[in-house]
Amino acid sequence: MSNRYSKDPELVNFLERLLITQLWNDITKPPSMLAGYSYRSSDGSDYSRLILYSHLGKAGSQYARSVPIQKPFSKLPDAGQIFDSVMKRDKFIPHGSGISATMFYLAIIITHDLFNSDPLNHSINRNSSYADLSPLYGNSNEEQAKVRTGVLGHLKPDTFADSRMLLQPPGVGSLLILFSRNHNYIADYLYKTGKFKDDEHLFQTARLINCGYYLKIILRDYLSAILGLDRTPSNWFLDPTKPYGSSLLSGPLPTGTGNQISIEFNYIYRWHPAISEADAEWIDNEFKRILKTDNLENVDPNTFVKKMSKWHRSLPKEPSKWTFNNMKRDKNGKFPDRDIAKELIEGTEKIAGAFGANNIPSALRIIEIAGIQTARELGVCSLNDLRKFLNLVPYASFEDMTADKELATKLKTLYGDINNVELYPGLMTEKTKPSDKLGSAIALPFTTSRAILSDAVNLVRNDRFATDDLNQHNIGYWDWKNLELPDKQFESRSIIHQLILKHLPGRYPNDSVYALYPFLLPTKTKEILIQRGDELWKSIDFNRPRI
Ligand code: HEM
Ligand SMILES: [Ca+2]
Repeated sequence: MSNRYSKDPELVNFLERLLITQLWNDITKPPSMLAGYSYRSSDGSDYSRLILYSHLGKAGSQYARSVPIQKPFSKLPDAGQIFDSVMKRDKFIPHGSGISATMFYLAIIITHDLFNSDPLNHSINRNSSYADLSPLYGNSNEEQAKVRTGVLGHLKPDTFADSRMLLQPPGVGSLLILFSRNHNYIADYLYKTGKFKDDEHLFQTARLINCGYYLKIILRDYLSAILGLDRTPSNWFLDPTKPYGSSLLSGPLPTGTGNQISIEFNYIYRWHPAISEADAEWIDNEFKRILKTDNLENVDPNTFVKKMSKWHRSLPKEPSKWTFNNMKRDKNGKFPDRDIAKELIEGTEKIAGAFGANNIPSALRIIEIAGIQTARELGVCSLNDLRKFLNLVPYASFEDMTADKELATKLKTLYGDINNVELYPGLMTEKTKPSDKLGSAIALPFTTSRAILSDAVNLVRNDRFATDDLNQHNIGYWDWKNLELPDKQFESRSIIHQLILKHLPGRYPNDSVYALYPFLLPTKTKEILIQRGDELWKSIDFNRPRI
């Protein structure tokens, strides 16, 4: 250092500090990875790299609360009245962007991965607070053991752990079975490398990779459909797992610090208006069959919970024996590829419902009422409280909350004061983003569209197994191109076709729109691909696969 600088001790001190700060920041504190192998636990414990926080988001934890109630609610309306007046579907309102039911089948897998409220204590979430395929792998050692064969790292054929999936439209179980098959495909591949000797090592490595695919599909297909990115030829997608190291202006953006799902997120992600017309009818029939009644409106919440628990208890103890939609397993325990493909293809042809008021199927009335009442018991904030928390301007009036005058009047009759509007009924009735637009193709309600991204980024980035520990060593040097078909001719950001084409072989042509873009109606995909101005649409087969 020249004399001129050494004569200015303050400047020297400042420069030294910059240098030391940068060098200090080079090393992650506490460490982000440990030597040896690191795998996901069965219950989501130890997903945070911070030892002190190792219980964060573990199955059986209490929901976190993000927002305190700022202003006490005054007299609240009857939950049944709220549902009947502003939430109930009278006439199906189709989604304005051509989004398919199949996209919401993945959404249902995600929500059943993140949320599993204990019916006896609604403040408890029985699942891990991470996107780690809990519906497939279970939420405890006990559940996990039931779906494993104990040899070669395999899951039992076409088996998943969460019996709630059996009560969803059959496309949901069908999609989950592709992830079940994917696990075994990965385990077989790893075994053939000769580097893996025991069941546990194979199973855990295959799970880590399979959860990696699931996350990639969520970011590259699901989130892209939500944002409407297929409207541009760019392959960009939003990736919350990306490392952002330190710069002179800011420290590194941490990863793997752990996550605990909030109760607000549970309500933000109840997207029941999106249920398609056919699926609403399906669930209506299922509930009538299980509850043994023709009149769902007369069932009270306690009877509903009791009869549902009884139904779950009546299932075979072995998840590998479960079935749904009357599908029959073959002698090896597998469902026919044709049946699985049929549900996913039909899902791609069913238009989802639009978000916004008066579009929740009436079969869910009892669930919605219970949900509103539970929010009151748990002290969930108001719609405006959540808006303030997110630095959004609170709604000043009912007319500000919705442009629909009739709806504003109904809400005013129910709630009196705009600050009295509860979170869940508020999210279900506030104005929605315009459909068919780049950036918001899913046309969510305004507050939901902002809030969901914060929750999603946190739960993904704060999972060490979706970031630092999804490293080459832990995944056994797995090549992510292994699922790509050799003759693939499409350079695109999406990858869900890999799962569909690999695990339903021969059912779809490789260039089928049903495999490449299952989350939009095929007619819609054609329209937006033509509009975006490149030639891709010409190489896609838009016909329904002949399964
Ligand atoms: C036909 C389709 C659907 C059916 C039959 C259905 C059924 C149900 C039922 C029965 C519950 C109450 C569970 C309980 O209180 O224990 C529930 C809760 C919930 N649903 Fe749905 N749902 C459907 C679609 C969706 C969709 C598309 C989403 C979002 C993408 C969604 C998100 C949620 C969430 C987050 C909860 C709260 C879960 C919990 O607290 O454990 N559902 N749904
Ligand atoms: Ca989970």
